[in-house]
Amino acid sequence: MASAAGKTVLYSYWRSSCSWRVRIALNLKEIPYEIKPVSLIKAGGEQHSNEYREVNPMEQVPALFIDGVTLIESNSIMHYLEETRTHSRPLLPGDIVKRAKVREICEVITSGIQPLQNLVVLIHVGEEKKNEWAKHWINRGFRAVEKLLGSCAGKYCVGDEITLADCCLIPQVFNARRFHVDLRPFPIILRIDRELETHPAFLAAHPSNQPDCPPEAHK
Ligand SMILES: O=C(O)/C=C\C(=O)CC(=O)CC(=O)O
Repeated sequence: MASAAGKTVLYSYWRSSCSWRVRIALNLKEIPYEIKPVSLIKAGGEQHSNEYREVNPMEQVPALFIDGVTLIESNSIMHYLEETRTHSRPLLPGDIVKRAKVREICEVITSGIQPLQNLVVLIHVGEEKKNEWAKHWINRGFRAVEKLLGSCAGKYCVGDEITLADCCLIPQVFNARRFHVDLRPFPIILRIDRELETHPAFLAAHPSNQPDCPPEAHK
């Protein structure tokens, strides 16, 4: 759908897993968008500026300007894309139980894992403890995700079609590696990650392919 209300703009940070989820969904839905980088680290974080607080009062990325409105929170943004772009590839299954399973995995990751290892939390936990802290919560959450996937995964998280659950899982696997989580106890998670690492929509959304990725962080 061409937006009469101007270009679609994603406020994003290259290695923010929440921005990354939305980039994948936009790519899968083939929605053209511009990236407006928000540095979470420059000068204490551009997300805390007065200007950006007007965009997102939570002072976080992502935010998406689309169809003349600004939306925040990756889950609600992804659902908006799904509900408005009905002619492009569906990211929720038709089957009601499978839909519930997709939402379950999304929520475990977006409420039960990522917020515990988010930048504001790690700053609060402190430099000395932050890596151990992030590792602990990702490990705990991944044990649940692996168990859930045991009964609903096919080629991807839920069955054989890519869904919003995959948009959430892949960025979280990147964070797990960043905090040196041993992924060997999670063979289903690892298999899905391998399956999707070369998918064009996932590849284009990868942190190392973002305009604000620092040169030293390129793969
Ligand atoms: O160290 C930095 O570069 C700053 C921030 C991030 O990576 C993003 C996060 O806060 C965690 C996340 O997206 O899960």
